[in-house]
Amino acid sequence: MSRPAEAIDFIDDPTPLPHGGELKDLYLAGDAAAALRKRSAALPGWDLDARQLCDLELLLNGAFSPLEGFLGREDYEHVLSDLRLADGTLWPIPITLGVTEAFAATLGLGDEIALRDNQGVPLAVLTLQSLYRPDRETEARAVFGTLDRSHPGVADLLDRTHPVYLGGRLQGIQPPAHFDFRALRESPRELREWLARQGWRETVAFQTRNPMHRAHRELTLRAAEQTGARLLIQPVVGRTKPGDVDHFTRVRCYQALLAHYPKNHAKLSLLPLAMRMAGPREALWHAIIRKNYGATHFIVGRDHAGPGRDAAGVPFYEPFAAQELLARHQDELGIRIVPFPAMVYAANRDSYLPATDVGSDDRVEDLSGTELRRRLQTGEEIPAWFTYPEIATILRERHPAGARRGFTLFFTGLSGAGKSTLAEAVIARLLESSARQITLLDGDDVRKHLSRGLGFSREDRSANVRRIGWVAAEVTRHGGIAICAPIAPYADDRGEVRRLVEQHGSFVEVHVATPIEVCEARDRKGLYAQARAGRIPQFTGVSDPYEAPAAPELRLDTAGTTPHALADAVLAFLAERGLAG
Ligand SMILES: Nc1ncnc2c1ncn2[C@@H]1O[C@H](COP(=O)(O)OS(=O)(=O)O)[C@@H](OP(=O)(O)O)[C@H]1O
Ligand SMILES: Nc1ncnc2c1ncn2[C@@H]1O[C@H](COP(=O)(O)OP(=O)(O)O)[C@@H](O)[C@H]1O
Repeated sequence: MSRPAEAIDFIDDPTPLPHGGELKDLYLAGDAAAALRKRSAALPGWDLDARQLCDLELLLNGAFSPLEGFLGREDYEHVLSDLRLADGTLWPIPITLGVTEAFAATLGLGDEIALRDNQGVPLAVLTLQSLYRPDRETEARAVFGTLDRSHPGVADLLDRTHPVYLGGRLQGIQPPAHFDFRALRESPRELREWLARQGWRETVAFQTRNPMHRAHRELTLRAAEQTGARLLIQPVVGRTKPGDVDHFTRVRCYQALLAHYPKNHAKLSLLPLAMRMAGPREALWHAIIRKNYGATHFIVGRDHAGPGRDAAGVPFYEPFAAQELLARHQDELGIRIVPFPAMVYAANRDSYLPATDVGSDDRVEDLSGTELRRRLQTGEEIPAWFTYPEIATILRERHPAGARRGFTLFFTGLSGAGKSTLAEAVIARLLESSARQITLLDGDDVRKHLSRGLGFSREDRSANVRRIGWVAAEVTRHGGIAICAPIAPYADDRGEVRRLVEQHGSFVEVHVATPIEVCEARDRKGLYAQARAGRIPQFTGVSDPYEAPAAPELRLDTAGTTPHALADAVLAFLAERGLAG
């Protein structure tokens, strides 16, 4: 190509400038990085949690341009109140580094802090320019619009974020290590270079945290057609909503889906972002990030980055609030927003169309995420109009149905309620008809090995129950059945066990709700008599609390019902859920 043509190409290049005008690259070059690594060993060190690690990676590689570090107080306050940094640049999500009071107490402004991964490897050094104690409720209201802890971003902020924020510039030593899908992990600079090499002048980016099915293919193809752009599928593989399909499985699905696009029209690249599920604010952030990666257009669909509904069944965000917010900022965003209605399947046409184009004669079919999960669990058919067979196979392998699917049956109740007896009866019945692997984690027995040395204080009971939960989650993950029978008196601990297990399979909580008078009358081990006489302190139900489950999958009272009949009830429930034959 001759020189003048090149010059014209350059002037014509529609690739947007990075946000703020310049792509940040906060990594030091070779020798300087090596020197800083050496020096960092003597600096105070902070071990980053999973969210902070994702944020650091995208700060260092420029995906969060124009940021040059974690936000100081002034920027933070502006982001909360007007979606801007202190200098007026649009920026909707606070990128903060929360640390403990104890760690903060060792620091002074101007100090350097080594930021390390979970193996203790130093990745960057932060020069402390701002140390502040945020009001996290104000932050939750501003960013998420709610204090409802059923919003995962709110729960993370209020319950799992440390109280002191450190702000300051970063100097990068090395990127966080990734061992998976390395060929699909481009930095903004690498992706910009790739797009330029391919001659992809216009690129429309698609964000997702879910497996992609036919509706997504139709939507992305239409968006590409409408804009005359090539397609960048850029799924989030950092942290998404708890309970989402893991990213390994999703990436296999995306790879399979790529074969269904016209050749050289779609590119898959992974984004190690920690999502906040902040709806409209998050959509704005996603658009800015995609601009930094060199995309010219960004697809915003229905309920973008929304966490669904609150406990009362009300959506956290209006379905099109994200599109509206982005439209308001379109001019200064520098990346074109491509709003899209939901795509739906019209069976009479055997094709997908935007929900807004559905006519009164159309017979629309839908399969929700919940319904898909149910079908995977039961092994029921997943229709070909919904997804491609390769993708259905990948999902089935990951979420085996029926007898190949792990689950945890968790009995909770007072001492003497009948937990162990019922657990034994259920195990015997399960083994009558299948060769499944079953692990029993009974209260008394666990305390002889896994929880040896623990007593009955609140902390010790918590530790005991969470250890049981940890093992149960592992058993579930491996496709086995864990049957647990501790007292587990605290709702918090049971909730944590549920959270651990549900990452891998079903959790069935059975409240063995035998009244205390009946347990006490049984008093098989003579413990109630001793507790009443004051010889056993902190005895559950007598001198220690039992928080009855509010919404267990099953509640059974053993008084007046035989263990056989109770086991029948449990097995019937498992059969109904597709967990046992
Ligand atoms: N203070 C006190 N409170 C309650 N229970 C007591 C206590 N001291 C000893 N035991 C015996 O320990 C069994 C309960 O242990 P768990 O591990 O199930 O309890 S917990 O879940 O950690 O609360 C429980 O067994 P089960 O009767 O099988 O439930 C009791 O036999
Ligand atoms: N359904 C039931 N009907 C009558 N007695 C029962 C029943 N289930 C358990 N029991 C009796 O109650 C006592 C306590 O049962 P156990 O299973 O050891 O309770 P936990 O494990 O909850 O402490 C035992 O003597 C047991 O035989």
